[in-house]
Amino acid sequence: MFGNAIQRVISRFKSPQKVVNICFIVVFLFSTVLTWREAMVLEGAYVANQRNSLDSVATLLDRQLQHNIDNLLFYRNAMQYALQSPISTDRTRKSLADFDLLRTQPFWQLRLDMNRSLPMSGVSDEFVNSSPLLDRDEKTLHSELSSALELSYIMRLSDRSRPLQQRMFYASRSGFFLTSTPPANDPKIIALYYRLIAQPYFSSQSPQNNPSRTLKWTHTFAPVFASGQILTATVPLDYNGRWYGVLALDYPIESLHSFLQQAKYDDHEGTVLLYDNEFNPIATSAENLPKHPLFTEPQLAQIAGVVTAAKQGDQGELRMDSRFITWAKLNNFDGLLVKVHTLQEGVQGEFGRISIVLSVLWVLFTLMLFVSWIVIRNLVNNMYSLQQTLSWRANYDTLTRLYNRGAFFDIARALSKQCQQQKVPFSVIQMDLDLFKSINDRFGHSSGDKVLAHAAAMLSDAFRHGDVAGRVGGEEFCIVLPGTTLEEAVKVAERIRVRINSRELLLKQGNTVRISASFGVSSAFEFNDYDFERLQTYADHRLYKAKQNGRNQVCSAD
Ligand SMILES: Nc1nc2c(ncn2[C@@H]2O[C@H](COP(=O)(O)OP(=O)(O)OP(=O)(O)O)[C@@H](O)[C@H]2O)c(=O)[nH]1
Repeated sequence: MFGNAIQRVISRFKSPQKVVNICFIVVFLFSTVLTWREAMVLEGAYVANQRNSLDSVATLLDRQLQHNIDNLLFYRNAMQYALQSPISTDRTRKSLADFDLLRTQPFWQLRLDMNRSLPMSGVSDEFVNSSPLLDRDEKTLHSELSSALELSYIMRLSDRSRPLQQRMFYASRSGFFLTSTPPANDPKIIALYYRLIAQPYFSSQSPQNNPSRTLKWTHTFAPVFASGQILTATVPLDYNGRWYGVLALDYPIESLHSFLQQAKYDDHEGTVLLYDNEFNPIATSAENLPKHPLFTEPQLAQIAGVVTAAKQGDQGELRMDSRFITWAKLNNFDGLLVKVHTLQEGVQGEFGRISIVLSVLWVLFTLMLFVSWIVIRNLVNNMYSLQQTLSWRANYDTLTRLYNRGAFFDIARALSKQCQQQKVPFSVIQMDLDLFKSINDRFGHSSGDKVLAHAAAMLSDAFRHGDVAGRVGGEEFCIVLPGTTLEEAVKVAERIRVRINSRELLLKQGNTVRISASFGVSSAFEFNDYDFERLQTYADHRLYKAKQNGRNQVCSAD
């Protein structure tokens, strides 16, 4: 039943080639859609992988920064607490007395405890008075100094072995500083203090420049480091409406480089870059920062367009020429982590290899499909033409290209029945070539065949559309003429006779022959009989008569 349904569908398509083409197109579309779907799944996995890989670096970096910032805020709280209720011990009182003696010196250093505290380094009153940003407020000076001395104990505990963080310091507007990397007690103190207060991070923490009193990041030039650059996180120290100074953490670019390189070691693909808030590259997981900018101005504008609207901690991705860019906004840094994955890296990576295998499989499958399509199409073409030939041969005579006896009789019977039902005339012409045997004898069988084909062609040209002719014997032909009376059929027979006899036919070796044929005509009306076989017999009798009467004539009466 199912087979029949398929057969019916197939039979709607006249040519089997079309069925083959449609089948192959469907298979090709299916394979392409499946491959495309696989590619989509793969792409989704790739994007998630890239995001995860950058996310893990961002999380690690954020966690590290968070720890350091927490420390910074802890130190600020400690200072504020100490300012609120300063400790007064013999040691602090002695240190403050020392300060009062030293404060006019160009540089000085105070130390509460040689073993347990960091030295406090400072400059002269004169230096402080020379800068409008600095101020030695006598009312708060001693409490600030004793708070800073207290901080010098705690700051000593700051763990410099932790990743990223290099130096922690407190730079006071009162002309002194405390740093986790203390200098010697020499004139360099003046230059060091000057550098601290001259940096943008110091002035940027003034109440005018930072009214919200939040943590700020600055990316500045620092000749003491190999890269010449330093990233600084700063918080202002305020108490009772007075701005005392700045607590800061330094991150040399080298430490950020090595942090990202460590991340690169964990994830071999792509390059991770840290950008500041103005899209200047700060550090990279590659050996060095790229000599030429990785992005053109329009590309940077495109990234900025996407990233500026994003919130802290957000991440996303975009495609840029042949590169896949993943970005993440850090929670604890006013900048951007960017991962650049080039096409070449992608191809060499795991996903690239799977994609290549998938593409190769698709190409191979398509090639095989194409080859099998050609083979099967040729096969079907051959079978189809063989089938056509066989079915033609089953019905036609190959020499004359007229219906053969079997097919002709079937058609003639059907036509006679049809005419009987419609009560229309029906005539039969029986035709036989004259003295055909002698042509065979004189010129050979092939010449005889040529004469037969020629006579059939003359015959076909002479009757109307609707009449049917067939070869019913060796050199015998029969024509049925539906809707034709005896008189009209005689005229048709006469026309054929004249045509056949009108021309000489060239046979082999330059011999020509003029052939003729005899005709017998019968009609259903005259016998009141539509039986084809009987009508053909009547026509055959008349043909015989025509032969007896001297051939090359039409006989339509007994
Ligand atoms: N070349 C060729 N000859 C054929 C074919 N079929 C029949 N013949 C020959 O046609 C000849 C028919 O000869 P006859 O029946 O004696 O009739 P005729 O020579 O045409 O003489 P009349 O019919 O009396 O005019 C025979 O010699 C057959 O061998 C054919 O397909 N090709």
